[in-house]
Amino acid sequence: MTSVAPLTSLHDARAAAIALGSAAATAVETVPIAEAAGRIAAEQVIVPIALPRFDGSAMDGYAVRAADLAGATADAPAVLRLVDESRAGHPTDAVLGSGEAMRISTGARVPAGADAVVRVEDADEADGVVRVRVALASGHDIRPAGEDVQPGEHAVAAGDLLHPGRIALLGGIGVASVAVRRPPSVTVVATGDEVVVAGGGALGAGDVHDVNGVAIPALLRAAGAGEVRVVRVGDDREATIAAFRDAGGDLIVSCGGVSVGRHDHVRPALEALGARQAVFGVALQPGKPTWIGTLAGGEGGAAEGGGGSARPVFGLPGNPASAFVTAALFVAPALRAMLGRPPEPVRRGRLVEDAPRDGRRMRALRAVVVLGEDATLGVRILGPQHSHRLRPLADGDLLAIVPPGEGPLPAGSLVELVAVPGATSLGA
Ligand SMILES: Nc1nc2c(c(=O)[nH]1)N[C@H]1C(S)=C(S)[C@@H](COP(=O)(O)OP(=O)(O)OC[C@H]3O[C@@H](n4cnc5c(N)ncnc54)[C@H](O)[C@@H]3O)O[C@H]1N2
Ligand code: MOO
Repeated sequence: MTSVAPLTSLHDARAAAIALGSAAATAVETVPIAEAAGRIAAEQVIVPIALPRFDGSAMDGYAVRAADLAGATADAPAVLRLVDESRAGHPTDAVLGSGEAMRISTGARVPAGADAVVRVEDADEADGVVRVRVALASGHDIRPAGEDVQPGEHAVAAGDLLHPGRIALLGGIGVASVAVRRPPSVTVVATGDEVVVAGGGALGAGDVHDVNGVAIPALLRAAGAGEVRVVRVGDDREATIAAFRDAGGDLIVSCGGVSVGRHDHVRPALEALGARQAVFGVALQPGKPTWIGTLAGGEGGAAEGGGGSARPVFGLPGNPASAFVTAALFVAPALRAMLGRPPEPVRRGRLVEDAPRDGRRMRALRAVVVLGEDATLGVRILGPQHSHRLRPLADGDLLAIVPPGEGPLPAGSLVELVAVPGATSLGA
């Protein structure tokens, strides 16, 4: 960068990305609960009914009065008269009297008058008589009504990921459909004359296989993007302008061509199209020449009216590690915001080895969680980490944020950790 403009801090650049994402939140749509897994709830859902709905049996056996079993043992069983049956889905209106037992199945409503359930294994039934070999406390093997959830509690909050466990709760409380955010669609513009798609023929002398055009869509999908279209464009001003002008979707991400070289056309192209710049240049390694802003157009956007809404644009540096890291640090939080999700919570880990530092820029280092001393979880930085290297991307699954300073940051220091979407250490 020849620009003398001061670099934006990582914190401020992330805040700008999140603000642009929030302003471009996607529309709310309603989907059947059976299709809602993996979507993001757009509205809070309140629990309408108590669960369990009724006092029910936790076991197959006999509904009884606990007082009738006082002192019962295998040698001196309590002898009860068998009356009626309560089956799951077929409750009885009969009231259990003193000295009586009623067959009951798991999930069946406990009849009035009963206050415990004896498991079949603890009783013998013959000729209309049930002999119970155990004494039980009142409430034994009964699931009380309302012990799980109560009306008025929240089931899910706006912004919650509808993972299978939340689908379970929504199913149980009888929710048929749920309001979710439409996943943002993305156009990825991958630049560079030298970039050749794998399978697209032999590489020329100075060519490289396309990394960003496959890795960035993968990362963005894992971060919640919907349809991701990839457009490849050579180092040509007019072609770059056309690629941005024609880019559909709610969000645009370019990779490469954003620096200060004679063949870097991303910023001039965005300028020619009237894009608004929020950030150019971040005090970050890798990722210094990152451009963040907005471009009018597209079919989606905040009001979902299309045509003219300001869509977030991220001009990521072309070096594969730089594109990857900046996608995780800036684009993923913007996507979260577009989906109405709160920012990821700040998490920290303790370095198990010294970490390299930069004198002036924050570093975002590819790292893994490892077992440290005393079997506590620690963070190990993978090295060496130049911006063209793919090995640390392949072996790492989170980013460790290391502030600038002289000399290495010593082992034992706490560092902020940022999840890499799709990798498992810190979850999504
Ligand atoms: N004079 C200066 N030169 C550079 C500066 C600077 O400040 N002054 N910054 C450097 C930094 S830091 C970075 S990062 C890069 C970013 O440059 P660009 O975003 O313009 O990226 P390109 O020049 O297009 O490509 C850089 C590098 O990445 C490879 N690349 C690009 N796209 C792909 C792809 N899809 N798959 C695989 N590899 C790709 C490309 O071949 C280059 O090797 O600028 C520095 N220069
Ligand atoms: O900032 Mo660049 O992203 O170092 O390689």
